[in-house]
Amino acid sequence: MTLIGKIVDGEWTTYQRGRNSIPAIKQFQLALRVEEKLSAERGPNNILLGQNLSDSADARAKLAQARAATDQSLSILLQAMRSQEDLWFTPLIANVKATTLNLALARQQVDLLAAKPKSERDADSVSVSVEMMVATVEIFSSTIGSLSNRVILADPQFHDGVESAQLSSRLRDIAGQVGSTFTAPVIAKRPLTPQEIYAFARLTGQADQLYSVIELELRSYYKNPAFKIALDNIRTHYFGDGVDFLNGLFAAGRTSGNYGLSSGDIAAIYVPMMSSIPELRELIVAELIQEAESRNQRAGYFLLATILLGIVAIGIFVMLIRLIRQRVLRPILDATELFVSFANERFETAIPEHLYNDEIGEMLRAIRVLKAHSLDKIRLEKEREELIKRLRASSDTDFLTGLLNRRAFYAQGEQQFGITRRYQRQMVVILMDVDHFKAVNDMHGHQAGDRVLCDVAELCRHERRKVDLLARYGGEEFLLLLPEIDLLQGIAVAEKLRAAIDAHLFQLDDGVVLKISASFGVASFEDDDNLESLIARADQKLYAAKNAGRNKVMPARQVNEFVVA
Ligand SMILES: Nc1nc2c(ncn2[C@@H]2O[C@H](COP(=O)(O)OP(=O)(O)OP(=O)(O)O)[C@@H](O)[C@H]2O)c(=O)[nH]1
Repeated sequence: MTLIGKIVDGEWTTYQRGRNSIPAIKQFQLALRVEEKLSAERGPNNILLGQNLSDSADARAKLAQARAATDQSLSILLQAMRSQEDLWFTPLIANVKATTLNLALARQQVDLLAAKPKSERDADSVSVSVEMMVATVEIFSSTIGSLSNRVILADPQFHDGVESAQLSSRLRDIAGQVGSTFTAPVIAKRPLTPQEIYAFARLTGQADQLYSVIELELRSYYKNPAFKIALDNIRTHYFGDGVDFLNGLFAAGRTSGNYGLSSGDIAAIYVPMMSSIPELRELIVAELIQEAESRNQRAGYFLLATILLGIVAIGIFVMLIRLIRQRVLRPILDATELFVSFANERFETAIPEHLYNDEIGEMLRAIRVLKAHSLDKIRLEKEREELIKRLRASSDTDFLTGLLNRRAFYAQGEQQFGITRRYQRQMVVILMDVDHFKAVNDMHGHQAGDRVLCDVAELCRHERRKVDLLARYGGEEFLLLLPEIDLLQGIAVAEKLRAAIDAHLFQLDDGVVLKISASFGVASFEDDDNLESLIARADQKLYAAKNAGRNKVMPARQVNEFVVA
């Protein structure tokens, strides 16, 4: 995203540069035209100052034309700068105004001289009028400099073109100044002064230098044949014919001062020889505008293409993110949730279907296998627990009656007994034995005996409370441990059970109905008892009950001489 942003930003900057550089080049062009007009105005000035008052009408008309052209170019430039409404132009507008003011003063000087008869126009005054015009161009040069910088700032690639256009304009001005060197001497028909000789040498030297720099700056433009032609024209018409003409004047100025030509003649011959210079300048500027426009257009296309590509790239990126979310992240999150659910033994969450045969699909298949294994494992664990429970129950239980066996009775009875002793509570033990059971076996078979034992166990179960422990103590012997009751209550329980067995009709498989009885020994907890001693006392009383004739309840202590049955 950042990369796309940077690329679009770069293209936008290039596009903006192009947009800014086109008006900047056009303003620069307007300023160059002003400079050309300012330089060109010196020609008609020189012609007029070389004319007699009587035949100067034509020269005046030409000067008025040149001045109008200068004024028009200045006003077009001012208008262009003002229309920008940009404070950056404020000093430039001020400079144009200063140029205009100076130009007015220079023109005033020319007009003053031109109003005098030719014989009264002294050479110094003519030189001053030429210098004032030259100074006007100098003043204006800062506007050209600023506008050229503006173009280069807008797009540094235009540096060489801008500089060569500026130098061409300067070359035109210098060439004009070389010609103007002869205005005063020609009008006065005198040889050149040492200052004029020096000025001529200096200015022609400058013109040579400027031209070689222009050629260098324009090397990247050589591929355009129009440039080659324009440069050749300058070399032929200006540096060839023009310089030859100047050298002829200079030779006359160094010797006789007899130039054989008026200043008007000189201007008429020399000015066309310079015209190839502004032609080159216009060509350069036109090329700059064309280049800026095509570059701007290209930048616009690039910008558009970059934005479109950026949108496509963002679209692809978003689609990829969504695809990754949908095909990778979402399944991984789902898988994580599934793992958490499985870890908490919640298996109801459905495993999502994955449409693709990829790594995520593999993972979901593995989760499905894991779920099946986990469910199997849990089922096996449950079965195992169930089995353990059943095994424990069977090891604690008498296989025939389902009551506690003797071992289990002691394990649980010790616990119960411990509580009774610790908290000094009450407890009763009833030991019961079926009377003459051997006879049942003997008469009806062992299976019938088993049946009787099961019925007796059921009757005991019926009588006991939840807290009571009931166990098969031996073959036909049953034991009841009754917490929280006293001896009297225990006797009542035993009696109730005795009566129930006595009243019960034992139905055998072969249809025989039996009546049997049982004898009971009852003992209650005493301070120095342990479980064995308590049971032993109940056993003694059972023995006593047997001896007393069976089907009896015999308590360990005398309870108001209570003997039951
Ligand atoms: N059917 C059956 N008989 C058993 C079982 N356990 C012990 N017996 C029998 O129970 C009988 C107990 O007989 P005895 O100890 O002589 O006592 P009794 O016949 O009940 O006589 P008294 O106790 O004196 O009234 C024996 O014949 C044992 O074989 C059993 O699980 N099933």
